[in-house]
Amino acid sequence: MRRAGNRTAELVTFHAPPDEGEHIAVLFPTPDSGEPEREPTDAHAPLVRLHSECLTGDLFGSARCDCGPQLDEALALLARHGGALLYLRQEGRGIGLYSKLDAYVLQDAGADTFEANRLLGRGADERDYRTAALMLHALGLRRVTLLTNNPDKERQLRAHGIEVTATRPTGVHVTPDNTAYLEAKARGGHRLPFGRPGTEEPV
Ligand SMILES: Nc1nc2c(ncn2[C@@H]2O[C@H](COP(=O)(O)OP(=O)(O)OP(=O)(O)O)[C@@H](O)[C@H]2O)c(=O)[nH]1
Ligand SMILES: [Zn+2]
Repeated sequence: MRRAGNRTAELVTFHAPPDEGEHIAVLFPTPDSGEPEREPTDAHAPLVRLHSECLTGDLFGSARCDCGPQLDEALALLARHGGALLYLRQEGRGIGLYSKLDAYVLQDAGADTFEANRLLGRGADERDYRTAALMLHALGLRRVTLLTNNPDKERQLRAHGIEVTATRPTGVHVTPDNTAYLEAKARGGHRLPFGRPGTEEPV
């Protein structure tokens, strides 16, 4: 593992992860106690965000998804409370950038995000969080508060020996352009206030 630090956060790279991805961890120091902004958090279960790469959303600000606003939100929270962001090279829920762009073409013809993957002969969500769990073990982060709406992340981390003491939901970054995408995520099991009786209105 190599480390390249700066004044506020530290980037950590990992040698030979099982999936051969160039994943990174961004470590944020825990603020001094007594800082006015700090909320009470479990010091033994720091805030952790597993962020799956989305070139179009994270870098180019695509309005089709909520990845960019989720990344900004996670970085702001971590800067305030301390913790770690794992930036996982799982573009397109694991199918890669080119296939995700092919999926977008199918979505423009009417398929939802999961159907489009299946029409391409791929799984609806091919992400595996074993490498993420290994990264957390290597960082000594075996107890975490997970920032996510995705129960699969929580389930898989637990299966790989990470104690998820709590999950903290991300905000719901809804726009006219990503509503169908968020509705599909809710149908796929994400904890989002769409498509359930009494929770039709996004929060
Ligand atoms: N295949 C495919 N992948 C997409 C699409 N839109 C976004 N993604 C990818 O989805 C991943 C983000 O996953 P999401 O399902 O949005 O969110 P999540 O990480 O499972 O859940 P949270 O932790 O709650 O944010 C990124 O890798 C994006 O590149 C799409 O239409 N098709
Ligand atoms: Zn995205």
